[in-house]
Amino acid sequence: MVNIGLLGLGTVGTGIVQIIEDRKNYLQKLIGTEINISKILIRDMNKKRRIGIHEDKLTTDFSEIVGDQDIDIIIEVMGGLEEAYVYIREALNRGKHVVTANKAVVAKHLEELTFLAREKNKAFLYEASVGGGIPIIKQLKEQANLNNIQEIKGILNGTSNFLLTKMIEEDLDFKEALKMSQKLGYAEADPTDDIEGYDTRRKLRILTTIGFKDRVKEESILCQGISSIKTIDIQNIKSMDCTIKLLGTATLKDNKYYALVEPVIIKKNSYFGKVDYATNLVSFVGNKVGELRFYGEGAGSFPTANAILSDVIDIILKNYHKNYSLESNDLDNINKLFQGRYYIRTTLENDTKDKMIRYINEKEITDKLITKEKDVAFITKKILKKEIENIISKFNIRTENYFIGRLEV
Ligand SMILES: NC(=O)C1=CN([C@@H]2O[C@H](COP(=O)(O)OP(=O)(O)OC[C@H]3O[C@@H](n4cnc5c(N)ncnc54)[C@H](OP(=O)(O)O)[C@@H]3O)[C@@H](O)[C@H]2O)C=CC1
Ligand SMILES: N[C@@H](CC=O)C(=O)O
Repeated sequence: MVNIGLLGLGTVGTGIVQIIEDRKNYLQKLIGTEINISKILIRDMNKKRRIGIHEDKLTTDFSEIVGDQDIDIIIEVMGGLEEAYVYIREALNRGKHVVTANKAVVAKHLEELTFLAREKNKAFLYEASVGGGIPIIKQLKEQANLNNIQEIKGILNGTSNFLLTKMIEEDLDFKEALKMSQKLGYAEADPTDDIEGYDTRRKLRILTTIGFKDRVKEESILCQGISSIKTIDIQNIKSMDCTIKLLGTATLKDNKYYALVEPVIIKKNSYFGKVDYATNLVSFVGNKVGELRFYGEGAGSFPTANAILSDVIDIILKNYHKNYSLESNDLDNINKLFQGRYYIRTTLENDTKDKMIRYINEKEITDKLITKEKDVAFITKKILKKEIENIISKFNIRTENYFIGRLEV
């Protein structure tokens, strides 16, 4: 019997218990032994659970799990940063394999935890931390051994994609759509991470570190979210026969790379434009294999639990990558030089609005201006992203009073 200590019994933890229950007999035949969740860490003993669990299995004391000699694998699906990190580190130190869905922890401590696991000859696997149910990490590790990875691109956050799709396709308002995604279990405990792009940035940091073989830090990725998008933006985007997606994009050429998270306006019938609701699409380009695309449910109970259990089975069957590179190749980050055509909408009082219009006309930044009462929207020529920051700071525009999307059309 393989005993598992499960940290967390929320959206993902519950899915894990259910899949193991559903597939019990099949898995037993496949791996020749039973997978048993022997203990589960939770916060609140009195909480009503979606599934029936024997009370004896539940604990609020992590030491009961990590100190249990019979537990071989610890699955961390409790979320948060500090406590989860401390528990994962302790589990590895005590000789347990660890599987996690926690992108916050993986993004912050990927190298340290991977090297600790190697030192202890244990696995530290995190397939579920990027792309929910999509098997991307394993593939990328494999392909990065055979290829120079030149580009990684993805719709990597289910919540924001769900939100944008609801706004575009069903004319729903931002707050309403966010509530729905929280109810469906896609959003993080604090949805700021989803809508401000931080979750996408963490996932891109993980993918680029593996793919580009460099320690790409979260701070090296420019990040802009979707929280200030308004109905007027949706109308403008639709009038261009386009849709909008929060994309993470990184390209590497001659040891120089860009890495950005930003809303991108694309044609509805393009490959990324067709990815709707909580689905994710991740693509990467290798110099030998060309472009590979991975599409599927990017969040939610079963898809994420599925990715966790793929890692668990790989551990049991000793079928996981141990020696993929996490080197530091000292690549140059050239985000400052990034150029693009941008859609910019500002909502300003008349005085500032007029001054800004004069400024962008003088500087010949735009050839298309759309004004509607306080809202001024324009499409820039190809400019440095930095120039947009200059406009925002020159006119002291508050975060909630502008929205920016890059055009990829
Ligand atoms: N939801 C999704 O679609 C996806 C989530 N993830 C990641 O998976 C992880 C879990 O997400 P999700 O299942 O949605 O989270 P939930 O908030 O639904 O569940 C968290 C669970 O962990 C328990 N928990 C939280 N903090 C503690 C603590 N300090 N001590 C003991 N138990 C604790 C909670 O206990 P209690 O029930 O008693 O409150 C709860 O059972 C996160 O890292 C998330 O980023 C990754 C991909 C997709
Ligand atoms: N909140 C995340 C959950 C999965 O990683 C998302 O919406 O993608």
